[in-house]
Amino acid sequence: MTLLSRFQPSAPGSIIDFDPTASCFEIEGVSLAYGGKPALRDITLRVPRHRVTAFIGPSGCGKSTLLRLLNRLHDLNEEVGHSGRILLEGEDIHAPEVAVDELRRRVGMVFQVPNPFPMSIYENVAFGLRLQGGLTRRRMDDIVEWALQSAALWDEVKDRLRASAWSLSGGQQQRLVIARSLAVRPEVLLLDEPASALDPISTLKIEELIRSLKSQLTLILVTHNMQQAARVSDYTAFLQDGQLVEYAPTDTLFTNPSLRSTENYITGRMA
Ligand SMILES: Nc1ncnc2c1ncn2[C@@H]1O[C@H](COP(=O)(O)OP(=O)(O)OP(=O)(O)O)[C@@H](O)[C@H]1O
Repeated sequence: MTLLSRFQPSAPGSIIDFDPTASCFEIEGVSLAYGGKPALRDITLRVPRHRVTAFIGPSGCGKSTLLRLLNRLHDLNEEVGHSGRILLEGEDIHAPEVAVDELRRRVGMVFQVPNPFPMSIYENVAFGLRLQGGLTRRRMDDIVEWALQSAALWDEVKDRLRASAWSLSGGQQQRLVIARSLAVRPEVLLLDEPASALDPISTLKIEELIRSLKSQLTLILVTHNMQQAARVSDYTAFLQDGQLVEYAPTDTLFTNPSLRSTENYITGRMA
C-alpha cells in the first residue's frame, strides 16, 4: 500500500488514517488557547516523514500557532494553555525529560522575515555547531560548506564567507538561515511563510530548495499562497477557525476536496 492510498476522506476535526510508522509527528487531540481564547481546537493529524506538509487556511485560523507548538515556541508565553499530545518519533515533546534545546535542534524553524545574526556568513552557519562544541576547525569548515551547499547558497558565497550576513540579499539571507538550521542536522524544518517577504525569483529558489531538502528531512510549511502549497507540498492540511477541516495528498485536496468549505477556500470564495 502506498502512502497516498492510506489516506481516507476526512471530516472536520477527525483523524486521517495514515500509517503511523511513516509519521514523524503525531498530533493527538491538541487544543490551545491564548488567555482563555481558543486558537486550536482538537487537532489530530500525523505528519509524514521525508515529505513536505503544508498548513493552509484563512488568516487567524491557527496555522502559525500549530507550527510553533511543534518546537515549543509557546513555552515562555504564560497566557498559553494547551492540551492533547504531540509525539515526535513516538516521544511526547512535552514530557518532563525532554530538553527544549535539543528539541529545537531536532526541529528547526525558519520565519517569514530572514533573521541572520549580526556576524559573518560563516559564523552564522557555524553558530549552532559552536554551541554544541567538540568540533575541529577542519570538521567545522566541512559542515559549514555542506550546509551552504544543501541550502543552494555555496556557489554565491564561497568567496566571501567572512563578509557580513547582512550584505546578502533578502533571498540569500533566507537561504543562509536555512543553512544555519541544517548545520545542526535537524530531523524536521518548520517554515512559517518563508518566502512571503521575498521577490518572485528568490521565492522560486526557496521553493526549489524546499523540494530538494525532503530527501534529508521532513518539512512543514505554513503558507498563504495556495499555488505555493500546490507546487511544493506532498500533503496539505486545511485549517479554519482553529480546526483541522481537511487533510489529504495535495493533488487530491486541490483537485477533488472532500468538503465544500475546503473547495470554497481553494477556489477563493473565502477571505
Ligand atoms: N501571541 C498571541 N497572543 C494572543 N493571541 C494570539 C497570539 N498569536 C496568535 N493569536 C491569535 O490566535 C489565533 C490564531 O493565530 P495564528 O497566528 O496562529 O493564525 P494564522 O492562521 O497563522 O494567521 P496568519 O495567516 O494571519 O498568520 C488568531 O485569532 C490570533 O489573533
